[in-house]
Amino acid sequence: MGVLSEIAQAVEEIDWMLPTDVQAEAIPLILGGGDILMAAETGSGKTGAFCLPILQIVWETLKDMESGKTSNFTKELSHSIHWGLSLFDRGHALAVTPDGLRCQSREPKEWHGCRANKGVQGDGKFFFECIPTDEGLCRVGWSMSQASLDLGTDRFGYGFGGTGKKSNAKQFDNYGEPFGMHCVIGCLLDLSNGIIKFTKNGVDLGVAFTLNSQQKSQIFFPAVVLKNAEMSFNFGAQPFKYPPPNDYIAISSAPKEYLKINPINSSHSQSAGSNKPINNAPQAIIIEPSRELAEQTYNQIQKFKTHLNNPTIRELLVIGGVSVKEQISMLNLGVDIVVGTPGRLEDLIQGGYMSLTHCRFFVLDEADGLLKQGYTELVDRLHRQIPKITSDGKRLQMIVCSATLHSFEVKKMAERLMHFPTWVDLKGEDVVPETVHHVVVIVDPQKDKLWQNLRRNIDTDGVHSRDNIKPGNNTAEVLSEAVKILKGEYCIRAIREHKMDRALLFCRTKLDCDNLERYLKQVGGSEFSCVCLHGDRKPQERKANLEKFKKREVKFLICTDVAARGLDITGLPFMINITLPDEKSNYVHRIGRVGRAERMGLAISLVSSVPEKVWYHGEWCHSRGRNCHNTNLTDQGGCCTWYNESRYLADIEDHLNVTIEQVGSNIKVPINEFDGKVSYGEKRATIGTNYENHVHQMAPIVTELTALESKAQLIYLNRHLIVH
Ligand SMILES: Nc1ncnc2c1ncn2[C@@H]1O[C@H](COP(=O)(O)OP(=O)(O)OP(=O)(O)O)[C@@H](O)[C@H]1O
Repeated sequence: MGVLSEIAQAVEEIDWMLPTDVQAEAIPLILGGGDILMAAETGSGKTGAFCLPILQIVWETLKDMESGKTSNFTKELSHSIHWGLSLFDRGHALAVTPDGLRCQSREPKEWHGCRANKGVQGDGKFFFECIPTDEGLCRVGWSMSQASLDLGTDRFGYGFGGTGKKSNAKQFDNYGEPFGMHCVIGCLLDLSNGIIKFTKNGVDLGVAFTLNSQQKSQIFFPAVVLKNAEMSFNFGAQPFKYPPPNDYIAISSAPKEYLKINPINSSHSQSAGSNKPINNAPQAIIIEPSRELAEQTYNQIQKFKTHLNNPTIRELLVIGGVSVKEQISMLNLGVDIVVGTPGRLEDLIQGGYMSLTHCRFFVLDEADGLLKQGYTELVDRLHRQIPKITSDGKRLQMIVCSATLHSFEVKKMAERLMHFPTWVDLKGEDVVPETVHHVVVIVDPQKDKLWQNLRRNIDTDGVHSRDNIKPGNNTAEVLSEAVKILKGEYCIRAIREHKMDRALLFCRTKLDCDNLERYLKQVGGSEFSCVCLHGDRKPQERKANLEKFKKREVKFLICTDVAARGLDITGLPFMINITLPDEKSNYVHRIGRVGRAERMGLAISLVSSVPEKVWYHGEWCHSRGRNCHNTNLTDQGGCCTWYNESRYLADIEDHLNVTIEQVGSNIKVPINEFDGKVSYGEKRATIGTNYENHVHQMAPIVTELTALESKAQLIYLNRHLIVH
């Protein structure tokens, strides 16, 4: 795993002998300080891939703090010894070298700018030099603290661009001449006379801007803005290539009385410079889309840190539905890693109970799910509040992962918030793991008339309570109701056919879950022992039900999409989609609850051949579904819609680029390389045989290699002997 031996020991104790592919790729990248987009199939060990390196770095940082070690960066900041570009007052896609003398932005479409860590105010004539060290677009000059970082686009900034234009307040006028890579640009500020001008390779380009007395009295900072370019600076620490006219001095020699520290620099450096832990300021924030998942990640962290002592890492679970008071008092006692759901996390941050000053890891697990749940703005808001450079001079690292990361929203977010992120993406598209055998059963009420003469059937959701749905009327409503009844029967048939004694059953709505729970209990008692997990159940019940299922006290867990993502139930062999999700990525997540950690799993989806009318309570529904009986369609202001599962199936197949195998209504899964050769819930037993084949295949190649090797050695020896 490439991690500290204390962490490796804990990993070994839970029987992880080798890193999974995604862990092997991601752990070194995270340890190396990169922003990571981690796309890997369900059950491939993504949680460990980010928790292990984060634990290591958090622990090492705590250790450094404890031993009083401060980095050069911190010392530099607190003493503010030299002039440089500010590491804080800069655009998020602009990188600055630790010495502050070179910057780079590789963003091809946007401008990203930066100001120096110090400025001047008052009187005097000041000079600095800069050189574009790359192709690309750039503008340099002077800006006041109110100016936007996009130099020259408001009235507080004065720039000179490579295209030979000067700019202020968005007005771009011809000035001097164009410049490019290797040209030496001098930036001159004459506060005595209110003049800004520039030189190119020592040639004075004339007055660019004149300042009125009010402008003259402001603080001016050296500033730059780049688009896919790089630039180096000399504020006077080195001899200038083209020394300025006599009366100008290097800005780094500005007399103390005229010198001003960039406020953005210093406000951060006060907290950063001290580099002391603050109790309620964690180093890592991990956001999860559901309480269950947050708890699961939290539990993993606890296991991984078993042997990490002196200092101990303090982790905290911050989820809704439990006492906030306790969370606040834990925060006050001190936390290093926080795992939580978005709502409660934001409450604590905006309420001032959790500080972001020391956060150096911002992790979005199941990122596409978070964004689809509408948390884009929340994520942006939190990201804005986290300092981009930490107390010990390390950049904020953002880690984003999911089995379905290939979505437009995620890519947009990555462009907006992440800093040259590396994709750890083993397949390049959303895929279903080879360990998941997924099949579809078409539920066709026109062919299968079983629904017409059942003695007992599942309670349906009541969307047709006001329709005439007597069998015999071959209307869409009758068929829709028939589908609901048939699905109850097919679910039981699937369970019996595959002798399922452990399975997740996914329904579309909370009501469908409750109805199925009641029906299974009616039909089977202990044969179909089951519990529910959905948003209407109390937090304690949700937790207890999941525990019961994990401990095998009940056979079936009936759930909505709250349980679609991330839940890791060791060796779960089966899952059934009573209804397909309308969101194609959720299909991948739901079926990914089986076939995890190399064990095999069977996923059966019941898909209606006809449209089914279902509840759809949007924001227009005052009670959001509670006691709502408005069976009108949504376009008539109601809360029902026609659900077209065949279309969703086509969408899923299209997205995954596969045709999902269909099985008959008897739900017998034909024997193929999956069935018959594997036991669902167990690891594939055929690995040994493959290995034998592998040896057999490799043998001639190895023989050839051996011959070549000995030939090469002989050639070497011959030459050696000839030379001597
Ligand atoms: N290196 C390893 N060796 C053995 N087992 C592992 C290893 N890494 C992870 N696992 C196990 O694999 C299972 C799946 O891991 P995890 O929950 O992190 O998957 P995931 O990639 O996050 O899946 P999902 O996309 O569904 O959230 C867990 O039970 C975990 O304990």
